[in-house]
Amino acid sequence: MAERNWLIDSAEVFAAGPVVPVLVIEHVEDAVPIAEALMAGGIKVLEVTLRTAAALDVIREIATHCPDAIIGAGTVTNAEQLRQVTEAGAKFAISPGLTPDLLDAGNAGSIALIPGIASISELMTGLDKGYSHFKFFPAEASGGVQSLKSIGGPFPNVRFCPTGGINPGNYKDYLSLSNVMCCGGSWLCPDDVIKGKRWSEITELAKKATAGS
Ligand SMILES: O=C(O)C(=O)C[C@H](O)[C@H](O)COP(=O)(O)O
Repeated sequence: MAERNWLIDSAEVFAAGPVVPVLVIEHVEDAVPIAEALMAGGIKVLEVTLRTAAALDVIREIATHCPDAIIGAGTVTNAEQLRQVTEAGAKFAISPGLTPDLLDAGNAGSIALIPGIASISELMTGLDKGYSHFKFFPAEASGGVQSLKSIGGPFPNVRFCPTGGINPGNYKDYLSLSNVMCCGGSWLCPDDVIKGKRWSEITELAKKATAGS
């Protein structure tokens, strides 16, 4: 397999967790205040999903103004999106799933790609393409902690960032697994808090999560 030329490795992104806010940001002017509020609470890794029209500009804003943040792009589902988020300044890309095309683009690209899996066969497809760090999505709906424990049997060297249904009540159970390095979720930055621009509340949520982990 050809050597990768990634800015930072996926292992480094995972190690900078252990909690990763999954962000849905509609307005570009909210980008830096949200990133700063999260970082004030001890968060280093941010995942800005490509679910809004503003997402690429949001990534660009945070990459420019928050040099200490490890800014990543979420919901990256194809090679073209990987190219766009790289151009916008994302330091890694994370996907809810994987396709052979996306995996190839990740291997040829300049930022780390973290593909998503919810089954053993998807995991094996990713392993065949040289990947070792995956998102596990949708975590709770796919068997949660029990599934990850079982996957750790045949695949002890694979590392996961579970997301989907993770909250203050269960994230520590995930983090206690030997194959989980970090976990992600929208609980760290809820929609209504963003709408109300209640930035200090975001810092409090982040502090709670980083202190408890
Ligand atoms: O958009 C993406 O790229 C995703 O892969 C999905 C997110 O990681 C989950 O939707 C977060 O789940 P909740 O914390 O339950 O809201």
